Amino acid sequence: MTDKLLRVEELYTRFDTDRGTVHAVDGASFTVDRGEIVGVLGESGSGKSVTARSICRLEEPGKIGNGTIMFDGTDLTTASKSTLRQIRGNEISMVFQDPTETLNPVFPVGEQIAEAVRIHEANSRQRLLDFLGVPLFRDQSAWADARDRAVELMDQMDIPNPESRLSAFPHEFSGGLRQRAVLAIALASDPKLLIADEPTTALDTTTQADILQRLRSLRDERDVGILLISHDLGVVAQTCDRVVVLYGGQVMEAGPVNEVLTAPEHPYTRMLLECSVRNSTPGERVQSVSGTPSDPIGSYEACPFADRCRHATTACRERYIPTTELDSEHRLACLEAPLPADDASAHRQDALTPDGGKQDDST
Ligand SMILES: Nc1ncnc2c1ncn2[C@@H]1O[C@H](COP(=O)(O)OP(=O)(O)OP(=O)(O)O)[C@@H](O)[C@H]1O
Ligand code: NI
Repeated sequence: MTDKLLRVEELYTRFDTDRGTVHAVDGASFTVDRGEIVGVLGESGSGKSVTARSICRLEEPGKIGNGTIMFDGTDLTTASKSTLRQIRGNEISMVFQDPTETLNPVFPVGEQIAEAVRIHEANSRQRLLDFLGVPLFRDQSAWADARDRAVELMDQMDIPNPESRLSAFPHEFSGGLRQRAVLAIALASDPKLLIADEPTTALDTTTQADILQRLRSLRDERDVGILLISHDLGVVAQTCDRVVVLYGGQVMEAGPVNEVLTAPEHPYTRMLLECSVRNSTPGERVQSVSGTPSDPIGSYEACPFADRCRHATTACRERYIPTTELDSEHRLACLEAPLPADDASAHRQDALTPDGGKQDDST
């Protein structure tokens, strides 16, 4: 059996704050393989971004307390700073929701992409030269090559007229084009793993669909493994092969998208699905998920979802919930599963948002 590209096992990341310790990631385990897109789905505050940052070892001021992050044979939790630097920006690239986290407003976009190409090439050349004991010298043609490669990358990301856009500045790009440029930078190093944290959240639906399509072609054409962080069930359903449903920093349910999102077994996944269906009904008032995520202060020696779940029993609040495997791919952490199949509404109706209780359901 070949090992997975990324294997996160029992990961704990916490923040020590004035209010106490925030257990942002609380024992999460999942994998991402080459050529697959794995979604991390959950409401705001469920620990998605901290999980993503922890994998890149950018968790500060958080601290990884326990767990392993095996990436292509290296445990990133114990790797040296220089190994991490080497892996980040070469083998692992990250894309954030906000392109301004990546793009510098005072340099032309094309130059920034070319720079990413050059850094990557200098890195691989430097490794060879280090090995041979020869110092790196700059050759003139390197820049021209990097520019050519930048044009190519922009073209691959469907940025129209890349040649003429090379010298344009970020503010001259639309939001969608900026995010494409960020993807081009992320791909300049030919990464094995791409971590994308809500990459399309700020974009309109058409642009969003285009970018998600780009991610799928990266998976298919370059065999890249992709971890796609999203709070949007539709995005995950459209794009991912497998999904990890996160709540309170714990994996509630994980498995193939077509199983988990069509026949969810965990009350939390069912609730997400139900809210998503409701929110997309035309004319109906958009309603947020009932209840609010519990305060992640204090580690969960219980199910983090128990207070919002109408199936919860005393046992759910008293002990750590073990993970059960429905089959080799599909697993969940719920003491009450299997739930009745026709029980569409898994969450407590009385836990609705303040004005939600006054809703008239008779229409
Ligand atoms: N620097 C920090 N200091 C203290 N707590 C933090 C810090 N960063 C994140 N947290 C906490 O960790 C928990 C998980 O946050 P995270 O950003 O991972 O959520 P998320 O699932 O990405 O949410 P969103 O969808 O809003 O981006 C939250 O309770 C958050 O308040
Ligand atoms: Ni986030």
